[in-house]
This record gives sequence, C-alpha cells and structure tokens, in this order.
Amino acid sequence: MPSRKFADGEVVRGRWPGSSLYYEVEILSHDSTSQLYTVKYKDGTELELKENDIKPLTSFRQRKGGSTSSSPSRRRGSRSRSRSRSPGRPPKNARRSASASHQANIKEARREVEVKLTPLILKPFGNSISRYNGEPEHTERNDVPHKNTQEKFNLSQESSYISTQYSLRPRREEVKLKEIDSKEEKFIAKELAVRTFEVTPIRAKDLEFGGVPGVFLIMFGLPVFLFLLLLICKQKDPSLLNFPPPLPALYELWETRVFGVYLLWFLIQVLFYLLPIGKVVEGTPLIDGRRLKYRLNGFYAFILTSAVIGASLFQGVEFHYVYSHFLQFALGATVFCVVLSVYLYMRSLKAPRNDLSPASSGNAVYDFFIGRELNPRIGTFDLKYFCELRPGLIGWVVINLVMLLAEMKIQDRAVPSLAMILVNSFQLLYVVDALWNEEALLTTMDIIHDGFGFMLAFGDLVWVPFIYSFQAFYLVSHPNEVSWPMASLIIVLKLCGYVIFRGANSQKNAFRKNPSDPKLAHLKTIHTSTGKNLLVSGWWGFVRHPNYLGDLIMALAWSLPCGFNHILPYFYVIYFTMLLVHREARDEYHCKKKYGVAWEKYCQRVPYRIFPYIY
Ligand SMILES: NC(=O)C1=CN([C@@H]2O[C@H](COP(=O)(O)OP(=O)(O)OC[C@H]3O[C@@H](n4cnc5c(N)ncnc54)[C@H](OP(=O)(O)O)[C@@H]3O)[C@@H](O)[C@H]2O)C=CC1
Ligand SMILES: CC(C)CCC[C@@H](C)[C@H]1CC=C2C3=C(CC[C@@]21C)[C@@]1(C)CC[C@H](O)C(C)(C)[C@@H]1CC3
Repeated sequence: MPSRKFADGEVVRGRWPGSSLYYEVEILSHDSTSQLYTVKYKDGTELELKENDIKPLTSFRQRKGGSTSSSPSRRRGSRSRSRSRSPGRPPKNARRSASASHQANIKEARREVEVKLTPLILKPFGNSISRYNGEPEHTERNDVPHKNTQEKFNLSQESSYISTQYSLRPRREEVKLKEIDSKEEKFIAKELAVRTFEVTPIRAKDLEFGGVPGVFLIMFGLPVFLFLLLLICKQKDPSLLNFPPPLPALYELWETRVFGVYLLWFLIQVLFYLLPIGKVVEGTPLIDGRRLKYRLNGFYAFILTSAVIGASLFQGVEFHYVYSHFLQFALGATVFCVVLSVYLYMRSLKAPRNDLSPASSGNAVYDFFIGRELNPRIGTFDLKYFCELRPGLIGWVVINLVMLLAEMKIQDRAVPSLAMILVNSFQLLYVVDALWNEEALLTTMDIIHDGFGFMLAFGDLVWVPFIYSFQAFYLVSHPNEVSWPMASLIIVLKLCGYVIFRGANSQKNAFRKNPSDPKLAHLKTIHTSTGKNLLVSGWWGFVRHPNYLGDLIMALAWSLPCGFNHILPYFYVIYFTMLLVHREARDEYHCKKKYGVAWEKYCQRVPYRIFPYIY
C-alpha cells in the first residue's frame, strides 16, 4: 500500500482547486483507496485534495507586511465588492506564495482590471434566490467586509443542487488581461462545477443511524417491535410491566386474502396518482442541474378515496375485517415493503451515478436501508414521492376510521367516544394538511437527501399506517372518557401546535420559493455563500426547527385523549421526540456543511434547536 506523506492533524498548505493558490489547511484524514486527503480550511470548508496539491508550511516563503489570506475566502477592501468572489482569486494585498510566483503577472494585472463575478444560482422552484432580502439595518450579510467573516465555497454534494457558478462581467476593456483572467476563471468555474456535481460515496465514519450494525438492528428490530406493540395493545391490561405476549408464527399471521386487499388498496392509489389532474411542478435542482416534474394531485386522491370509502360503507362493505385482521394487514404491508426494497436496491445497481442518493455509501447493507437511488422512477411514476404521501398516509386515515367503527361495534356505542373523535379529527387534519401542501414535500430531507430504500419504504408503508394510528387502536379496547373542559384544553394545545407547524413550514417554503416575496419583507435573514439566505426572524428566529416543535406539540395532543392509565398511547410522542431530535442532528450536520460560517452565525443568533430555553 502506498505510504502517505502527511499525518492527520498536520497543518499544511492546500491548493484551492482550479487555482494556483495555497491556503492553510488541517489534514483531517486520508483515504488509502482514492489516495485523497480530506482537509479543512480555516473557514470550515472541507475538501478532498491529492497529495500533489498539498505542501508543507515550510515550503512557503513568507513576505512581511502583507495580510495573509488563510482561507479560500477573501478579505475585501473598499472596492472589493465589485471584484471577483472566486476562491482562486487572491485578495488585494494578499501575500503570494513562492510556489505561485509564476502567477505574478496575472495577479498584477488583476489590480488593474475590475471584474465582477455574479453567482449563477440554480433556482429552486424557478425563483431567483440570489437577491438579498430584508432591511439592511435589520439584517446581516456574511459577504460584507468583516473581521472574522470569510466566504465559504461549499463543494459538498449536499449543496450541489444549489451550485454556485461564476459568470464574468468585465467592466473595463483591457483585452489581454481580460483574456488571461477569463481563462483562469473559466477553468476554476469548470472545475468547481465538475467537483460540485460529483457524487462521491460517503465514507464509513459518516454513516448515519449507527452505521451498518445500526441499520441492521433497525431493519430486524422495528418489524418485531411493531408486532409486539400491537399485541401488547390488544391485551386487556396493556401495561409494559407485564410479560410481553409471544409473537405468533409467521404462517399464523399470513393470509393471502388480506394481502390481496392490501394490493388492491395500493393499486387504487397508483391509479389516482396517475390521473392527469392537478398542476405539475418542478422539484429542487438535482446534482446535475436537472429538475424532475411532479404532479400535485394528492388532495384529489384523498377526495376520490373518501368517495370510494363512503360508497363502500353505503354498500355495506364490512370494514371490521381490517380491525379483526390488523396484524395480518401489518404483515402483508411488511412483506410488500421488503419486496419493494429488494426491487429498489436491484434497480439502483443499474442506475447512473448522478441518480444516486447523497446518503448512499457503497456498503450494500447500509444502502439497502437508506436507499441507493435518490428518485427511482418507472417512466414518470416517482416511487418515493408516491409512497411518501399516498398508500400509507391516506391509509392511516382509513385505519383510524376503521378503529372508530370498531369502537362503536365492540363497545356497543351509538356514537363514537369524544376521545376517538378528537384523535380522528386531529390526525385527519394532519393528513389533509400534508396533502393540501403537497408541494412542500419536495423540499424535505426525504426527497432531497435520502434515497428510497427500506427505511422510507417501511416508514411510509408500514410504520405510518400501523403505528401512527396507535391511539385510535388503543381506544378500541381501552375506552377513556374525556370531559369537555379537558377536551377544550387538548383542542387548544393541538391548535397551538398546528399554528407553529404550519406557520413555520409555510414561512420557509414561501421563502425558498420566492425570497423576495413582499409578504416576507419584514423578516431578517443571513446571507450565505451558496446564494441562499437563512431566515433569522419569524418562526425560524424562535428556534432552529420550529416546525418540529409544532409537530411534537400536536403529537402530545393526539395522545392526551387516551388518558393517563397507560404509557402505551404515549409511545408515539416518545418515538417522535427521538426521531425529530435525531433528524435535527442530521439536518444540522448537512446545513453546517452546506452553509459553513453562515450556519454558525445562525446558531449564535438562534441558540435553541427545538425547545426554547431547553434544547
Ligand atoms: N410526522 C412525521 O413522522 C414526520 C414529520 N416530519 C415533518 O416534516 C416537515 C419537514 O421536515 P424536514 O424535512 O426534516 O426538515 P425541514 O422542513 O425543517 O427542513 C430543513 C431544511 O430547511 C432549511 N432551513 C433550515 N433552517 C432554515 C432557515 N433558518 N431559513 C431557511 N431555511 C432553513 C434547510 O434546507 P435548505 O437551506 O437547503 O432549504 C434545512 O436543511 C417538518 O414539519 C417535520 O416536523 C418530519 C419527519 C417525520
Ligand atoms: C421507522 C424508520 C426508522 C423511520 C421512519 C420515518 C418515517 C415514518 C417518516 C420520515 C419522514 C416522514 C414524513 C412524514 C411521515 C413520516 C415519515 C415518512 C410526513 C409525510 C407526514 C406529514 C407531514 O405533513 C409531512 C411534512 C408531509 C411529512 C414528511 C416527512
């Protein structure tokens, strides 16, 4: 195995890609396969460099007097606003490295020529995000001259869908110099673009969910856990202190007829998805700049499903069958999800590199879980997008209705209990809201970052319908009478959660769609070097994930109608807190990589992640 020249932690000088400029960097790691070093610039930018592009500090001659540019960022003087923002361009008065002395003429020439580089942004939702939003005295830009402010040129794959390229606009005519300048800039821009669009599998240390052992455990543990929960919940005394009931053998749970009903449900949803109704929108730009088209007809699918369910009830279809075969349905959905995951993994092996998810790692087990392909499609049929909102989410509402009918039947009630009505209506609102705001799904981590594999297939098709309906399932065999004053308090809590959840999501979506929306003009923002801004006031100035806070408050309101006799109905709140805390950490990691210094500034301005003054 070839030996490495530089050790981890060593401070050296690394060449900025595409230029002949060297900046102080720290060696983070070395990949013996690709022979690349991961280095960190002073502003936090992490890049992979070849050994040839790294020099020991001692090989640089220091010049007295000049200010040192110690990162790809440039400290700008008074006229620097109109000058290049290229990482390869040296700052005015910047010290020159000895190794870059052959560039001297070019650099001298640059002093005479003013060149303006304008970031070309690949626009999410077709709106420019390069415009600065907000009043100057209320906002801060991280690209104005500032002692500690450095530009960050993020080349990570996460940021690639908003890649920043550079166009040159010479202000004065100086043909020769302009040519030299433009040649070098074009080269830098090309290299940046190439690197930006590169899909490199993530290294083992970056694997999420506890890496391979973690995802292995989740894949086997979660289905078992699901069946245990459902079995415990069916017991007369569903206390967790009781000995858990034994899991039935798989053949006892398997019913081909149930599986047939499940497939029929799935196919009906496919049919509704394919209906040419609803507007077509473009998703966020992909790694290669392409933007996929999505038809927004989830709400119509819900209306049509409601019509079919209503007609079936009218025809006397026995919905109790779903309740009495609930475990069998859960098994049918799990089997379907495993088959789907195998198909997704197999087809991903033939997928072009650009179609792979940034989360994929190259490890078969991990990729089977997280999903290798980002947007698997059969023609225009987007499998992930379809599964995320249709069979599982709408299925959840239908299951809740089944539980409501089962409660009336089993408890011999003329009308459903207030607790059941509360749970049903709260969760109906949540699902309808998701379908009504379907376009917002296109900017979620699931669509942009995670591939479509076992995790989302199981989450969408099994976990959501069979676990999210758990409160209603619990109430069928464990009635709880809720007083009207208590119900009023729970309704207020639910509405508070909903206002925060919807307000935060809508504010962010509107801002991402059109940052210069006059309705958002009062909001303060931080500018980032990707061209995208971050909101620092409004909901996003309250905590860093106000939408998670709202979601969690709603989750509590869904459980409270079940009373306080058992912890079981609170399982959802506990699980969801863990999910969102973990999700927040994942998002934080990606945003830090994407926005660097600007994200750190945001964290200083908005110190709490989800719960104000707590976390
Ligand atoms: N019921 C359930 O089981 C689940 C529900 N959810 C819900 O789904 C919704 C979407 O969640 P999720 O995709 O995780 O994440 P978010 O909708 O919170 O999106 C996070 C992204 O928002 C952008 N962002 C972060 N901070 C700011 C800011 N200050 N200003 C502007 N943009 C910012 C960043 O992306 P960029 O800058 O690139 O735009 C970041 O990556 C949430 O409401 C969540 O509660 C999520 C998981 C499970
Ligand atoms: C069990 C696994 C380890 C984890 C599974 C997680 C999934 C259940 C969730 C991941 C993200 C989700 C979203 C929603 C439902 C749950 C899953 C699939 C969502 C569709 C719920 C409705 C919201 O309004 C939303 C914002 C559209 C949600 C998007 C994310």
